[in-house]
Amino acid sequence: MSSETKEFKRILVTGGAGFLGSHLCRRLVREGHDVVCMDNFFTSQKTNVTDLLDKPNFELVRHDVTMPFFIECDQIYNMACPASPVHYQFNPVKTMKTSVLGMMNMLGLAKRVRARILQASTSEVYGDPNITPQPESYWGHVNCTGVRSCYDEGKRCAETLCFDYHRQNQVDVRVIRIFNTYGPGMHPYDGRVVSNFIVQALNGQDITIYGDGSQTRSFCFVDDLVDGIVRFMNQDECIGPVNLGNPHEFTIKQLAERTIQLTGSKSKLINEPLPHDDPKQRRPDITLARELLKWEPKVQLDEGLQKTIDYFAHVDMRTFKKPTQHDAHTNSRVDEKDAKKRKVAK
Ligand SMILES: O=c1ccn([C@@H]2O[C@H](COP(=O)(O)OP(=O)(O)O[C@H]3OC[C@@H](O)[C@H](O)[C@H]3O)[C@@H](O)[C@H]2O)c(=O)[nH]1
Repeated sequence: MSSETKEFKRILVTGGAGFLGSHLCRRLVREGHDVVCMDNFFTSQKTNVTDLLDKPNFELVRHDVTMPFFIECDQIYNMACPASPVHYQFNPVKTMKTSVLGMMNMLGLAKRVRARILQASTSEVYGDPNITPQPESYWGHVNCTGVRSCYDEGKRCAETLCFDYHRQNQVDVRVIRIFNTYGPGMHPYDGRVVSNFIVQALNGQDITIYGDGSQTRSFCFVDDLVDGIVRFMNQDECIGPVNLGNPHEFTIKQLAERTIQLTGSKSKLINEPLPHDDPKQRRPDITLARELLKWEPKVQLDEGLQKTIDYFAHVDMRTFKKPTQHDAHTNSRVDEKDAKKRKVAK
């Protein structure tokens, strides 16, 4: 038993069938906790947790976090929200509701049953940052009227709710800011860069670099991230926010080249338009996580990419449905036409 698991708890994981949620459920079930996984299966599927369905300490509930939900529990991990730009921009009003109403419902539940609640916030609260790396003390550079705002501002509002419930009602909150994460278990139609590039490379399709590929991201392997999440939930010193991510920064072009090399693919690199408000650089300052949690990402990009490539090489694409048409991020062009037509101030 790991040191953070001194007693078995009943734990609710919202978005528990999603990419991060399912890895987290697996870890908590393995540690012996009684895990209730709640999901509406918009961008996830039941098959993500098939291996857990026959475990006596795992329960799967189809439910949308925007609707109230009541259960006795000791801890809540609020992981529910589409996280890929093509999916969260598909129905932006619903995305905002998921972050805001979902957070209110879960904080209300935490208050009522006196559970500790962890919010999965995001590096997107920093927007298109003008300092690098980004420490938790940075207030961000976020557009509140753009196509990404439904996610960025929804997550910012969810953080505000956490801190207000804490100040006003003494709810025991924890807030983490998750930077780009990847690994086995990603949906092949996720639409984010790592899964897109690997699936394209394995299928010999063109690798779609948005813009010139000079924008940067720092990619954290999922096992490292889940370890950081559980450590943070189970410490009493700090409620957050705390950044969790791998501080090694790469350009998107470098990621494409690494993927080609590791897959041995003959795919060509092609350039497509850069989506609106796409952050130019992103890299976490993880000083706080290092000191507080004695945590450090262990898996570096080549090793993590290889594991993810091995996973994608064996997935049966017939068992996955495409959650959306993956074209929502191109609506910046509609946005521009609208701006001309209706004189939306830029
Ligand atoms: O096929 C693709 C997909 C994406 N990209 C680019 O790759 C970069 C990363 O894009 P992704 O869609 O993977 O993710 P983003 O970094 O834009 O957003 C993510 O940020 C952190 C999280 O909270 C969320 O998971 C998500 O919003 C962007 O610059 C994007 O334009 C490509 O060049 N080609």
